[in-house]
Amino acid sequence: MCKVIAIANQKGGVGKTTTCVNLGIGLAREGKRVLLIEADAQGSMAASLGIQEPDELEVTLVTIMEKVINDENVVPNEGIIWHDEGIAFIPANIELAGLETALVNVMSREMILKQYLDTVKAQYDYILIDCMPSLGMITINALVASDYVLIPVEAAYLPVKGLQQLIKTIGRVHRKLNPQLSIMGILFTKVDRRTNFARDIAEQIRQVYGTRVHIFKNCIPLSVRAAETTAEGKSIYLHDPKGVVAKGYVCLTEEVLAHEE
Ligand SMILES: Nc1ncnc2c1ncn2[C@@H]1O[C@H](COP(=O)(O)OP(=O)(O)OP(=O)(O)O)[C@@H](O)[C@H]1O
Ligand SMILES: [Mg+2]
Repeated sequence: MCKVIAIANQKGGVGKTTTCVNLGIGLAREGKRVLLIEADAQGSMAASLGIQEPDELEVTLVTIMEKVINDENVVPNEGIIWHDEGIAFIPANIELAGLETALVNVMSREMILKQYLDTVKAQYDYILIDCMPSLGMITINALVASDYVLIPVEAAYLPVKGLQQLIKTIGRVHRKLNPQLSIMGILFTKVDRRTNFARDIAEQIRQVYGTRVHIFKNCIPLSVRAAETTAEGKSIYLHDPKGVVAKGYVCLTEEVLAHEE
């Protein structure tokens, strides 16, 4: 059965997009059928997958969501782009910001993305949703459409307050809109292995949440190699196959594959 995973944290720049792309391609390298959805008006996922000017794209997630809102049929494979590392993706661009505002007046506005994903789920083993750095209506749509949330946390500062707000929002979506939803885990990203920040923060999170929130065993190290991939349109597995970040995402992929419901 298809697992839908939202990659979310309202804090910006924590590695959501990098994780979405490299976990997605990691899963595809293990033979899984993977669709990545960009739920972010910045278009950074599209850019990291090789689209030079996301804002010039004519068909994006917005086209699809608007069709769902207007009860029009989405043509099979409409808006889906194939990346040569074996994944399918639906990009987004600046127009998504306009749609977010327009959703206010839409009936069942939290369910639009879910309604679409329910029609394509059968074709994939994993659908990963790259969320934007906010907890607005598009992120709520992503949480309503998902089975799990993966939370990247940058291990360089104390994130507990922001995390509380995110975990509260996930709890509310779980109670009111999507009883299926659970937190798959917190992933530490950009970990500078010369410091103990990751260990200290993990300890803090454990003190607040105990065993209720899983922390992935494997962390993603800080490396300029990860930052370089964004400009290249390919994954870390091709850009720096022997590096620590590629190794980090291979281990994360294994943990996600091993995850039981
Ligand atoms: N492990 C890493 N080491 C060093 N730099 C990284 C690492 N992972 C991501 N980066 C860089 O950090 C920046 C932010 O990463 P990314 O875009 O994945 O974060 P994000 O959470 O999606 O941001 P936003 O909230 O804006 O969507 C990018 O420039 C990216 O290349
Ligand atoms: Mg991003």
